[in-house]
Amino acid sequence: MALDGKVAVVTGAAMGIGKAMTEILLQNGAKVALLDFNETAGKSLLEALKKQYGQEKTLFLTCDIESEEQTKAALQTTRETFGGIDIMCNNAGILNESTWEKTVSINLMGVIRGTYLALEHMSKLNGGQGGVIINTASMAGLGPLPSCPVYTASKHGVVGFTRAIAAASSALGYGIRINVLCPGFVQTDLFSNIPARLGKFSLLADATKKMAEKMETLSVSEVAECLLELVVDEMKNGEAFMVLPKSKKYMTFPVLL
Ligand SMILES: NC(=O)c1ccc[n+]([C@@H]2O[C@H](COP(=O)([O-])OP(=O)(O)OC[C@H]3O[C@@H](n4cnc5c(N)ncnc54)[C@H](O)[C@@H]3O)[C@@H](O)[C@H]2O)c1
Ligand SMILES: CCCCC[C@H](O)/C=C/C=C\C=C\C=C\[C@@H](O)[C@@H](O)CCCC(=O)O
Repeated sequence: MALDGKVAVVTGAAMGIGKAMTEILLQNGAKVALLDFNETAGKSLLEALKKQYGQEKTLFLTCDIESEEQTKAALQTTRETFGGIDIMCNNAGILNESTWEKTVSINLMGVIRGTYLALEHMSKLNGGQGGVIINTASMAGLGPLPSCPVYTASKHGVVGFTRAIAAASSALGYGIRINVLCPGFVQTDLFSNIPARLGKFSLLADATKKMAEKMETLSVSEVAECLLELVVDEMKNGEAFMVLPKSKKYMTFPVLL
């Protein structure tokens, strides 16, 4: 997929990985709607991006992806402003084992919501043009992180959901490729104040930090480059793309039948 003139939506776009995703999509010619519930950070980033890429390439919409109404409205506004949606990046997520229901609500239910609402706009069965959806999971979506079992569950859910809906899209002819990004540790706000985020598992913070030192941390730009690979490669559907500082790997999964 060439990105010139394409329209992308990025959730959790105001900071971290989502901000880097937004920037690489703009650098490659796409228009981008930034969705985030942090209005201050979002509006500040929007002003900077408008200066760098022009007034017509970006849009910021305050949106909590836990809200069906807000997410639905944000996608509708994006379509009305830019003429359609070609790329949906369901990236917003949190890490907090104390507020575990919210972790599931945002990380898994928010990704499902963003995927289903994007399908309504993009599916060829609905008169759409097709396109690509990229969901952000984590390496914790491929293997357990003992210090954050609910975060692990939410990310395993994102991997499983993405692989299943990608197969459904192919079988039903949606014309939409759907893939999942599984980064290792990335230097962002989410990966700070770790003990406070682990709740009853905070005693495992040191073990996790040691794991992160061993695995080394990624920059947000490295993750964004892998997002771009999944967006532009028309052959990629149903892929789980594991990204580490020194290796990138398309995961294979056991065939059960
Ligand atoms: N940082 C890491 O080590 C790492 C590794 C692998 C995967 N991830 C995943 O990458 C994604 C982005 O994380 P990050 O590290 O950039 O975190 P971050 O905290 O730096 O940025 C997350 C962004 O999402 C927004 N957000 C959170 N909840 C939201 C909601 N309900 N509605 C709208 N916006 C919301 C925040 O305001 C923030 O701008 C998350 O899904 C995270 O689980 C992070
Ligand atoms: C507390 C920080 C959480 C950061 C979350 C973010 O999504 C980053 C995740 C990065 C790496 C996850 C690694 C998961 C590894 C598992 O596959 C497994 O190998 C861990 C085994 C742990 C152990 O028993 O030593």
